[in-house]
Amino acid sequence: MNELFPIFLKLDRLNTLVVGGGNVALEKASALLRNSPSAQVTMVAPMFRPETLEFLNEYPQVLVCERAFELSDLDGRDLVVCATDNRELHVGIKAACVERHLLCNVADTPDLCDFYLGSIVQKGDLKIAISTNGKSPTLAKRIRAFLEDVIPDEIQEGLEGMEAVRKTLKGDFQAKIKALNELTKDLVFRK
Ligand SMILES: C[C@@]1(CC(=O)O)C2=NC(=C\c3[nH]c(c(CCC(=O)O)c3CC(=O)O)Cc3[nH]c(c(CC(=O)O)c3CCC(=O)O)/C=C3\N/C(=C\2)[C@@H](CCC(=O)O)[C@]3(C)CC(=O)O)/[C@H]1CCC(=O)O
Ligand SMILES: NC(=O)c1ccc[n+]([C@@H]2O[C@H](COP(=O)([O-])OP(=O)(O)OC[C@H]3O[C@@H](n4cnc5c(N)ncnc54)[C@H](O)[C@@H]3O)[C@@H](O)[C@H]2O)c1
Repeated sequence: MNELFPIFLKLDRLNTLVVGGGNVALEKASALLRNSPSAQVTMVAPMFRPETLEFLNEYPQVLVCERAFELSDLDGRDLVVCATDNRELHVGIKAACVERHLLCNVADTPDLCDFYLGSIVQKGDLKIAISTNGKSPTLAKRIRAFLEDVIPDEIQEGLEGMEAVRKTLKGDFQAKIKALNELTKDLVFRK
């Protein structure tokens, strides 16, 4: 059984630290920023690869610190993602996060993670997060591609229509639920 609890975070209101500036850091920063383009992110590393810096050009709010990690980098953070090539550093940061009650993801290292990044399907306002419980990120990626393919782009029109109807519905809560269930009966799985 997959016991992970999925939530959808408002990263523009949180303060996220990414430790590292190389390939894996780019992967994780891009997962954060493609999903949440206004995410408040700070990245710290003595070396940033050109690809990472080029990607970050699109996100001027991201703070880039070109130096080694310091414990004070954890001050004021809500989330921490470690993505360096130094396992001992990751173990130390994880311990410091535990002391501070900070949630920490150590890229590609399940035993040090408080949370995993998911594989994300996006169609307009619809977002689906996939987890394989860490069993196979590659299979998660395949399932993402499959869902991206089968979910029609028109789903956004359906969502917008439902939002409009939802705002106009009067009556008690149960009556609203009944009306909304009726309206959506054929929306997703048309036969
Ligand atoms: C979903 C996604 C999100 C993201 O990172 O954005 C993600 N990994 C992605 C891709 C990917 N990662 C890896 C490969 C190479 C092939 C392979 O190993 O399969 C590929 C595929 C590729 O790149 O093509 C390597 C890898 N990853 C982990 C380990 C360690 C281990 O398993 O022990 C190793 C071995 C490292 C090594 O060999 O040393 C661990 C984790 N990776 C997770 C998330 C978490 C579990 C998610 C879940 O429950 O499925 C977890 C537990 C922690 C975390 O990192 O958060 C993203 C898909 C994006 C998309 O949709 O395209
Ligand atoms: N690249 C991949 O796709 C991949 C796949 C599997 C495993 N790995 C493993 O993941 C690790 C990272 O790989 P990578 O390709 O991102 O490496 P990389 O060389 O591109 O990046 C390493 C980053 O860690 C930073 N770093 C080192 N010490 C630091 C410190 N004290 N404080 C802050 N940052 C520090 C470096 O400045 C650099 O930005 C490696 O151990 C690698 O073997 C990578």
